[in-house]
Amino acid sequence: MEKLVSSWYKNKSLPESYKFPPETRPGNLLVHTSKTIPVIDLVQNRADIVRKILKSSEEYGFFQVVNHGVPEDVMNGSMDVFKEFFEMPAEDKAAMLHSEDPRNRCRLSTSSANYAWEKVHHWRDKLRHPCLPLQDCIKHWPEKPIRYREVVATFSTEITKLGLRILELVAEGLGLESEYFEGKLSESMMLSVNHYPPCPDPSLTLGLSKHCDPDLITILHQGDVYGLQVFNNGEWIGVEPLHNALVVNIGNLLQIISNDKLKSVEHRVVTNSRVARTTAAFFISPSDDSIIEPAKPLIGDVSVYRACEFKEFMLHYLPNLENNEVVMKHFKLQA
Ligand SMILES: O=C(O)CCC(=O)C(=O)O
Ligand SMILES: [Fe+2]
Repeated sequence: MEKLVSSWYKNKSLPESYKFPPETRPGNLLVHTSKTIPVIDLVQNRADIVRKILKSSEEYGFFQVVNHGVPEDVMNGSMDVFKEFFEMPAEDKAAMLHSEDPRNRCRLSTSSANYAWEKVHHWRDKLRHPCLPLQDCIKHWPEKPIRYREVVATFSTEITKLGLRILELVAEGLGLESEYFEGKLSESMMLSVNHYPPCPDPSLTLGLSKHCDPDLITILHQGDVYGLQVFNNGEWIGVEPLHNALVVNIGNLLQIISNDKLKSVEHRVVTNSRVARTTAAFFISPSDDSIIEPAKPLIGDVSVYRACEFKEFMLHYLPNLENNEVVMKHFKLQA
């Protein structure tokens, strides 16, 4: 089993296996700071919120929300336990590294899901576990730090509520019934806690290479350290960390259901040499057997995509995750 970056990175130079080829490495880390994704205040006139969410989802595939209702102490408390988790001694974390039990659905890993066959490794460690239904999942969550289960359960319950609220606003904006995404379509929520230690050469490597998320929406708490970049109009733009804001992005499945009206946009993570960056991404997804297809009222003259089960989507997504065009083309009706 591969070793976590956080257990060996200190006083090391960047290993060859982490150096991306020139065309995909970030190189110059300066990106447009004048351009960034929209920030939407969720306490304002509902029609304005809906309009802004739709516009941002069409143009950027991304937006940030403020006044979102998730209490500040819950957000901060969770970030503290996530950081504490990655600061624990390697032995404490190792217990979770080698689980042979497929039902042990809490996984600690490094780089991407493709570590064994990827050409270049990513400067990232990741703790991943499902969050719904909470009562079934929580017993598989880390037992250390001792506050982990209690604090993360509260955070996850708040994010579930916010996610459903955002999906309801999206449904309204698309002209679908408000409950369109309720039930099986949003039954599952996976949490990825990403940890990007300080990196000896951020210009040569990535914390996470470009990808789209294979879900409906992702809600990300990116903390106070910069690193997330979004591809927009042929260039990378940085997502400014705003205290207490949450970043929301449209996943591949919402692009399909909206018949290409909303965009699932490629994003990546750059590292820095000064401080560790810890982020929490909640992926809201359907049950495995849910049918994913353009919503009937949005088809008009042309359905861009064929119907597929979510598990079929995932089977095709995983081996192609760095090439979103290939992923989406497989489900398109016209080549
Ligand atoms: O850590 C971040 O800023 C983004 C993480 C992300 O894109 C992902 O986990 O899919
Ligand atoms: Fe992502």
